[in-house]
Amino acid sequence: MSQSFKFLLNNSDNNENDDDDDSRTLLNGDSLTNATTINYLRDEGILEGSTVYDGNFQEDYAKVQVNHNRSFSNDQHLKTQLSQMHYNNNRISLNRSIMSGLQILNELKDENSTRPIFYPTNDLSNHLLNSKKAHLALIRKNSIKAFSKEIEQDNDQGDNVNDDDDKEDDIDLKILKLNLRQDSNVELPNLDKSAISQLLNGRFIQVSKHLKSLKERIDDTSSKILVTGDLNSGKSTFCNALLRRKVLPEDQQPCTTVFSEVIDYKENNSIEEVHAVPIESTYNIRNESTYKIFGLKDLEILVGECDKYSILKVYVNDKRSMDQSLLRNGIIDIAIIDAPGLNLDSYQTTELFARQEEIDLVIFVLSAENHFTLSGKEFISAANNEKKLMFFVINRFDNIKDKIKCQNRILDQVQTLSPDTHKDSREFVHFVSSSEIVDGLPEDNSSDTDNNNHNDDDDDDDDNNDGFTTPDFDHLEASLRNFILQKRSLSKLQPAKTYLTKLFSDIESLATINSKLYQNEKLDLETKLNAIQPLYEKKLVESVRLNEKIEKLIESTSNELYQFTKNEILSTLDKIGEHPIVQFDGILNVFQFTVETQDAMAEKIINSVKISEDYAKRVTIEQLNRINKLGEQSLGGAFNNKELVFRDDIMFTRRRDTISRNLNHDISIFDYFDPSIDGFLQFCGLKQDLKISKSSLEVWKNSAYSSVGLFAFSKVLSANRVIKSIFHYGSFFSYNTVKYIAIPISIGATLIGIGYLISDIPFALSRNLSKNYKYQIKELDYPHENANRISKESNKILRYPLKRIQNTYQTLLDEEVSKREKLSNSIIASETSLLFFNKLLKKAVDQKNLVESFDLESINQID
Ligand SMILES: Nc1nc2c(ncn2[C@@H]2O[C@H](COP(=O)(O)OP(=O)(O)OP(=O)(O)O)[C@@H](O)[C@H]2O)c(=O)[nH]1
Repeated sequence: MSQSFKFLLNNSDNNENDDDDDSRTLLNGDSLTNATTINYLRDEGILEGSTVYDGNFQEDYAKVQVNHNRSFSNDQHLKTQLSQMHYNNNRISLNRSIMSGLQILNELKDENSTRPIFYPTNDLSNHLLNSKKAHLALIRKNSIKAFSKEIEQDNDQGDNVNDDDDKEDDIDLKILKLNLRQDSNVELPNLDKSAISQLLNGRFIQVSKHLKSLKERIDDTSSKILVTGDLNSGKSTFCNALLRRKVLPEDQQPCTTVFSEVIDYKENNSIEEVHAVPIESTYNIRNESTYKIFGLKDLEILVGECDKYSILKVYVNDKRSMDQSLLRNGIIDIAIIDAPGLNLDSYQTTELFARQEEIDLVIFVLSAENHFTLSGKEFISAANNEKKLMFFVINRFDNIKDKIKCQNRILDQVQTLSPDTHKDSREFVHFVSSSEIVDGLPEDNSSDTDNNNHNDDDDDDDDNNDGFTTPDFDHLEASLRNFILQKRSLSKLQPAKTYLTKLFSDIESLATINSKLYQNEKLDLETKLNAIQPLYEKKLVESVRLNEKIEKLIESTSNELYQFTKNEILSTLDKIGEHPIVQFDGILNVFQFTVETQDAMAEKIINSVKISEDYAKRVTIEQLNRINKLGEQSLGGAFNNKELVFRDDIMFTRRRDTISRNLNHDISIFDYFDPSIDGFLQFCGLKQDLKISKSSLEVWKNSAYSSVGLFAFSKVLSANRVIKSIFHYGSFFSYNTVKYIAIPISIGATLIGIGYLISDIPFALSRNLSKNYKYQIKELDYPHENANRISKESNKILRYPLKRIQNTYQTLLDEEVSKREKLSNSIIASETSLLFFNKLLKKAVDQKNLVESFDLESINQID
């Protein structure tokens, strides 16, 4: 016992004399600075002023001023005070945890909407227990469990690599368990991620609602007891036995189909009556339009009118003394709800499931002759989520011959269904005979209007009717009173604590499994990203190298074609003037010869371009194939060049003969003459021109003979002889001789010159024309233009496959980049989720530990 507590007790002892003072008890002491007043309100069952109690017990103990109007002893009083403080302390702490639970659920809902939370679906316990298929589901679940055990055994003999994974998924959620609708033909494992995520969000909303109702329940000063069980198990009889009045109708046939909530008549201005609340109406005692008023004797009919009423509020006067009556216990308001039989029909059963959320204590009534039915088990299983402790009343025990055997059988079943209850079965499992209590009571007629008002508390003790009782029933009542009134902290707050513990435990499980999942996912994604990075870089380097290689190839091809074309044109230009390229048919046809020579020369030049183009075509095709091969080698199947059909026939289709139009073809007389010593000497036969071909000689002869004729030729020959004679007979030279031969020599020389000039016309014209064209063509930059054109066209063609290769590489690189981006984004998302679940895990564990640390029982053990 703490020092403060002793101090309080001492003080209370010292103030024994004040005990008779009903108004208030003041605890004096030096330490009572800043003392505040706390009033105990019997009707509220709380300490006024202590609802905001938020922490330090020891300080607050010293500040307590107690006001009560009951005749408790100081010790009892203090015990009640401490119990109440302890209760409020726990209540406030639970309230805070409920708020944290709501906040966590909201966060989970948001996370689930953004990134669906992983929910383990291989647990067959997800089947709705309260469903038509529940029996089948249970059988399947059990058979699967048995099957899993067999597999586990097999695995134990082999390797156990996946053991951890199996354990991870093998989580048994209690509160966050997903239930499919009863009429649904789909099984949870068959649903896709988004459907499960939606279901989960729905569950978060339901649980949030439940948490709010839990909060309301623990803030509510009254306690609600639900009496439930199978049809005809004697629930109504048991309620009547508790009240020691035949208030609720009993029948051998199932008769209760409407919930009957039995409340102390003081709540209704001390008038005994029934307020029947129509379906869809929300009950408000102050608003008579929300219910219909009946007398207690009408209950016989009303309990069967489930199509009209959702609940019957039954206000009764329990005339027994406060230490015997449950309803009038002098501490808190209690309502006893008699529920329809569990296996009545699905609507009532569902209602019952929903209703159990708003009650504090469940009393499950089982007929001793029967076993727990499936509906009963389903209900207990659902209630277990928050009611760690519930009362089991095994009724009609008088009908049992072998009582020990029956007790053992039922206790065994309780152990499986509610282990915590079984641990303290003496307190929570009772074998009674309600009819034995009720049978001794007179028929109830206290609902007569004459007897309705019992306002005076002082009358209570006079009118009390404690009725017949049995030790078993006595013990049951004592346990009930102890649990509800003395261990109120336990009965009222335990459901919230159990629910919160299970909820935080579920959140912990979900957070753990998701955290592991995202951790693995993150590692997996990072491995993938790391593997992608070098591949990307390799591809990038590959693409750059291939690009460079092909670029070089294209450039060198272009250069080669440029040089080839330029050389071809220039060498053609060089050659075309070397000798006549058309036949010279004499001086008379000189004009025709001129035109033909011009055309032939232009043709030769154009032909040189054509030769270059043909060459360029061949080279381009070769290089094209080479580039395609390089692309295939590097890119494999990804490189698709099938669509690119190369048509060499349309290559260089641009007109090339524009050159003849651009050249100046004007001819002057001088173009026909181009005398030279060599030419003359050759003409004279003094020098052999090795370059002159036979055909040239032919041309030369034709032109000479046709122009000058034989005369000139003979003269030339005689002149030849004269010259030779001069050299031979030098002694005969004299003035007269010279005079005599000068004239004919001059004439001969002239004639020879003329002959030479005429004979040289085709050569001179060719030379002059070629010089002229060469000059013009160079001026027009024709070789460069064509070389440029051809090389550029080839360059352009070769760039198509290069472009294709570049595009293919780009696509591959883009794919890698987008993969990388996707992976990076997924990693960020995984990290975010991982962070979220790690934080959530910490919060859930902290909250779970906190809630588990709430000690709801210790104050009851003080004495
Ligand atoms: N022998 C014996 N009969 C009992 C006992 N308790 C109830 N009965 C009888 O069992 C029958 C059903 O009792 P009820 O109290 O109407 O049962 P119930 O569970 O409220 O029935 P419904 O709610 O209508 O399903 C009545 O005939 C009672 O007399 C008991 O302890 N012993």
